[in-house]
Amino acid sequence: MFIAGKWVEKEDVIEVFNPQDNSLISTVPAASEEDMLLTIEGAKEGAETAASMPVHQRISILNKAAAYIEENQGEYAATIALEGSKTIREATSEVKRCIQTLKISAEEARRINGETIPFDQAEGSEDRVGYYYRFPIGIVAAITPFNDPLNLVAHKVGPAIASGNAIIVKPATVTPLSALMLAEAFEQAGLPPKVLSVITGKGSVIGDLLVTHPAIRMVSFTGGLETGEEIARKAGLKKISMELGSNSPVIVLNDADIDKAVESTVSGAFYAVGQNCLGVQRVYIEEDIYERFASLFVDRVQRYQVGDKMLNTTDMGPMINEMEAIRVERWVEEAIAMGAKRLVGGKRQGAFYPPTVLTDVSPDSTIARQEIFGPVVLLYPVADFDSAISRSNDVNYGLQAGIFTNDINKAFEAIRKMDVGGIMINDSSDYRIDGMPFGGVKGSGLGREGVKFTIQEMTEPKVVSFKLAQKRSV
Ligand SMILES: NC(=O)c1ccc[n+]([C@@H]2O[C@H](COP(=O)([O-])OP(=O)(O)OC[C@H]3O[C@@H](n4cnc5c(N)ncnc54)[C@H](O)[C@@H]3O)[C@@H](O)[C@H]2O)c1
Ligand SMILES: O=C[C@H](O)CS(=O)(=O)O
Repeated sequence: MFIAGKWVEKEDVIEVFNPQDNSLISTVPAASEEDMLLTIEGAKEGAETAASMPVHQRISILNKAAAYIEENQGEYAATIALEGSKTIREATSEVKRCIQTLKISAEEARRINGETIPFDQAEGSEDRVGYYYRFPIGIVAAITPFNDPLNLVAHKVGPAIASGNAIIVKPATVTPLSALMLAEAFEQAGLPPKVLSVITGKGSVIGDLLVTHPAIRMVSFTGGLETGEEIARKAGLKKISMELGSNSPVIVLNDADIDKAVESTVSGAFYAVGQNCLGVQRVYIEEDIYERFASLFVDRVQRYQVGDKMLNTTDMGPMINEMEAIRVERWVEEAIAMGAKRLVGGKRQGAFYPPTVLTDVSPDSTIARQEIFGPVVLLYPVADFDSAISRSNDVNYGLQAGIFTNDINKAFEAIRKMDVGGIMINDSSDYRIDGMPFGGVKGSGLGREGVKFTIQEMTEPKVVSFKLAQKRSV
């Protein structure tokens, strides 16, 4: 782990396994509370250093880190694929997204502006001039999930450095290697010591100290709803950013381009083995095209290549571990016991769970109400547009949604009525670029990421007023 400006090894380690065959890839230190205290003390110095870095230096470091990753993108992609459950193709895409995230962070570093304030809008303040500017909050605690182990860390580290903050990253216990490689890129780029720390360990062991320490001014969390709620309760009076779970719906109306709708929703459902916060979980299809859609959908899923995640021809590899695959298997079996039909699927093999399509799923089943975060999608025929919208909204999540239609009025009605943080017209919910505002409502989180928006969260306005010796004449 990279803490307080040094690479630290420890006897007490956490083993990092390849989910595909349970082979040991590497070990990382299991940080103790003492290590966390040392890291936070170092970050105090790092915060002073970060805040005093001129913007041109921040820009240079961010671009150099992006360039380093670009030069070594094969290794970065292989690490994501090996420690996680993405295919090498998906991992390569994530590396390219990370490079973009850092380059956008460099661009946004020069746009952290304030404004002059016309104090004389208030009687009695005719003798004042001034402005407000945005200042860095100090130390950010970043806690990140397993499924995008590089780019979602970059989405916190890039904006933190761009805005002059120090940041302590606690990556997912099962996929820490990519975050450590991000620290390597910043070390190579010349980031001063103690601005960035990556501390490896179990969230349940070192997480509480990190989120509750008074020196931590913001907790930037990406992960599951339950963990997010626990952290929010413990964090106390400090900024929190919560990028949480989802249960994303897609609506397909009878005027849609059905072939595009099938291709997009299949990809959206099974990308990253469905371990994707934007993954398509529910598809509501107007009744008169339902049979045709379901038939084309099943056919496309049956052509999905499941296998060795390191092969370029593979569409889908294993889940992150066998426990998660067993959970998904249990939820599917419960839905079937409650009357659901399995149109496509099969038996679990270790951490491999086949792409599965269910219909007639009871809305009261776990798999319909909770976040699947696995390779399962539910198809529902609906009588009309209104019921599609009301059923789409009827869960405790609201990250992103999709709707396929050529009716502009229905598109705008969906934009108004769907209770989400993002809606994609003629695309599935699984769409994001790194510069757009990103986040959700209800159980999907608090606040927005997306570089410029993260910078806003990681800075505060400070008002400056000059009281003049005499009233201004103009
Ligand atoms: N909205 C988004 O942008 C987004 C993006 C990716 C993933 N996610 C969500 O993340 C979840 C999957 O990721 P996961 O399984 O890694 O999530 P998780 O909640 O299990 O873990 C997330 C992080 O929290 C840490 N953690 C766990 N308990 C903790 C505690 N008590 N204190 C401090 N830290 C603790 C973990 O070690 C990990 O680093 C899904 O719900 C998915 O929707 C959301
Ligand atoms: O898992 C959720 C991710 O934030 C989606 S993306 O990889 O950033 O598009």
